[in-house]
Amino acid sequence: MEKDVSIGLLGLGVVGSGVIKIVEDHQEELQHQLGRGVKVEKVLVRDIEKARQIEIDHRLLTTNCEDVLANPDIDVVVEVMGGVENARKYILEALQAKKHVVTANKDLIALHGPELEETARQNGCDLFYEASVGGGIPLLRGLSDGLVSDRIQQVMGIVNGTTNYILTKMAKEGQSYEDALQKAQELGFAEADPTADVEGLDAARKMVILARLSFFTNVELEDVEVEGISKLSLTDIEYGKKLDLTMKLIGFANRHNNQIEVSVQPTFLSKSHPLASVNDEYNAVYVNGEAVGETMFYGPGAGSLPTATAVMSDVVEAIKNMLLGVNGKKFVKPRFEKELTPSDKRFSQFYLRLHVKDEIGAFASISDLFNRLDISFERILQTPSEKGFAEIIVVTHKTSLENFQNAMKKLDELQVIDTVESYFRVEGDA
Ligand SMILES: NC(=O)C1=CN([C@@H]2O[C@H](COP(=O)(O)OP(=O)(O)OC[C@H]3O[C@@H](n4cnc5c(N)ncnc54)[C@H](OP(=O)(O)O)[C@@H]3O)[C@@H](O)[C@H]2O)C=CC1
Ligand SMILES: N[C@@H](CC=O)C(=O)O
Repeated sequence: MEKDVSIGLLGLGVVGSGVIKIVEDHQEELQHQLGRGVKVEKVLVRDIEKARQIEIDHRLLTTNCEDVLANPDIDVVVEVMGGVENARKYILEALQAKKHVVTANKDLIALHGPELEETARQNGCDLFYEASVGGGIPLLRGLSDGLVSDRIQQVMGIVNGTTNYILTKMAKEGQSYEDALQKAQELGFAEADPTADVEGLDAARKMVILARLSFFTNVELEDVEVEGISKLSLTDIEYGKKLDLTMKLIGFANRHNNQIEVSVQPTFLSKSHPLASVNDEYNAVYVNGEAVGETMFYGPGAGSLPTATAVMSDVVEAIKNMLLGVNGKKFVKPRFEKELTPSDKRFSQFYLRLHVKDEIGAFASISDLFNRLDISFERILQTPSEKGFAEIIVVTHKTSLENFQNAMKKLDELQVIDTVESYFRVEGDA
């Protein structure tokens, strides 16, 4: 009987508890795959006395990181504590001590991925982070193994479970933004500070990771245009329904002739778009490759056991590599200089809601202005005038972002417009 492989955990929250549960409940599967068991040797926490979601032998818990990082029995360190600075320090220490590292920490990988990968390479160690994007969906492995021979042109998807949960509850059950967010926190989907979820930063970090893996370019967080959902109004969601459009927070990573665009923005999808029916905490990511065509990855994007499944898939890969003696070989090697797509080469449809003073005169002025800029309307909604004010909602045909932004500047000069209430990107059928 071979000796069990020992792993050490940094963190025992939502994801860490899931890892413990899978190690306990799926020992037969692990034995079958590896020819030996996996055992948890030590777990770093902040507070040993805290009530836990799982039962655990308290002798495994420690508040001293060296009990994991300098423990000679531990071969694989699993970082599921979150945050950036401590996590970075501990992972560097683990790699320098020749331990393989698995992390679910997208904040850290988006900010310091290249540095950590280089340290892992120099030390002949694996550094895997499947759980950092798409929760339980085997997405990174899909890109880096399954589609490895292809040239990826577009990655577009729902990569944040919390915001998708909130938008689903608002649209389908009329729940308020605040109630839906609170429930997402209770269910363990949201980050410790949910601002990162609702302001789109969590999705932006994931898009950085996806863009690096897909385009072999050193995309940084500051290259991503980010807008979250915290200022969305139910009014737009309701108008969207009338126009057969569904609101989702979408991450885009597009490549045109080696220029790339990476963004995260609330987007109206036509009802027939496959991403429009992805609900609750589920994530789905479209990947369009030159040879493979369109593929879609779908599954639970957050939560204890789904995320822990992705973590454990990395643990198993690191152990298999150990048994074969081939750790430290799998990294993202940048190939292309980064060049961002200018706004005159970025095309989409747009939804625009305006509060106007004089319904009839306003519509004539708006359509005249848009016509002059060569922007035509696909759909128009007008609400009846109330106390001299009305709302006009239009969905444009495809136009460049530059052209649309010009139109927005010029709209401000029209006397008949009271306020530009909102505008969003619109994506039609996939
Ligand atoms: N929740 C989810 O669905 C998903 C989470 N992730 C990522 O996984 C990671 C973990 O998330 P999650 O499990 O939700 O986080 P939690 O907040 O639930 O758990 C964090 C754990 O780490 C411990 N911890 C935090 N900081 C320290 C520190 N400085 N020293 C020692 N222990 C520390 C905490 O200890 P104590 O319990 O004592 O307070 C806690 O056990 C994050 O990077 C997150 O972004 C990725 C995908 C999905
Ligand atoms: N807060 C994140 C958790 C997983 O990455 C999300 O909601 O997607």
